[in-house]
Amino acid sequence: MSQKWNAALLQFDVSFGKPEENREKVRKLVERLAESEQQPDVVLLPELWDTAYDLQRLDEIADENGEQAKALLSWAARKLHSFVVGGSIAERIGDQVYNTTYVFDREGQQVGRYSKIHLFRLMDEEKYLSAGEQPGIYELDGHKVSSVICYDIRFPEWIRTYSLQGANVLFVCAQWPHPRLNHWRQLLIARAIENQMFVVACNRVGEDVNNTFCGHSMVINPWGEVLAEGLQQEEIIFAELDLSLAEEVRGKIPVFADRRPTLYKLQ
Ligand SMILES: O=C(O)CCC(=O)C(=O)O
Repeated sequence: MSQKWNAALLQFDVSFGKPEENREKVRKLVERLAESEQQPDVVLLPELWDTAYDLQRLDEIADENGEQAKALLSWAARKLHSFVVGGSIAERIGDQVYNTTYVFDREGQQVGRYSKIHLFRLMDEEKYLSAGEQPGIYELDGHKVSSVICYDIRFPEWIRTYSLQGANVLFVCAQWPHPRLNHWRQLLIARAIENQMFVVACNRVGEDVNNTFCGHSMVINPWGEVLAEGLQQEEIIFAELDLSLAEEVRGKIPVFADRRPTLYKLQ
């Protein structure tokens, strides 16, 4: 089991309500990555990279059972021989639409699925989307890793359940807008420090009628150090994760052993 992973974060602008155009963009980015000298072990995309926040047209444009996205992400995993944590897409199941992440192994087999559990009222998500109920925890290369979506990072108690189950990496996909870049950065760094885990977070850039998105995708180690950070432009951000560091940091400051859960009345 490899202890070192190269992560590649695809930070790009998502066209509003144009899933076919966005899928084509992802296809081209993956081809570019395959031709580059970089050999990623894991690739991450932003939130709702197929439809963007065109929530009012989801009836028309949401991906039926996520089939189109799954085919593309599985192809990407095989092409790059890399794990793919596929950002998220608008997935229709029956008459419900979810904001959903799919995860693929290096052979292109789906190994996980997570639907955003905290819907973001500031962008009307609760009017158009259904919330997930299950955690996003996966086994990749023998490592336990996890994922959440955007607004979920404001809920430390949810992410704590992941680190308590042994996850040492948290993938975050987002469409995080200004003026809250400061929140994005600080929340991600805090989640890494308090859970002593890697945080690998991919945001989009560009704008829609209501928002300008911040970019600043980030990779943070379990000590809270920023290993890589994007600007507010389209780019692929690379970072190397030495996965043994989580155990080392947990050994230095025994936060998990020192918890007093019987005193934490969360209800
Ligand atoms: O929490 C925030 O400030 C942004 C969240 C968000 O944009 C989202 O969940 O899509």
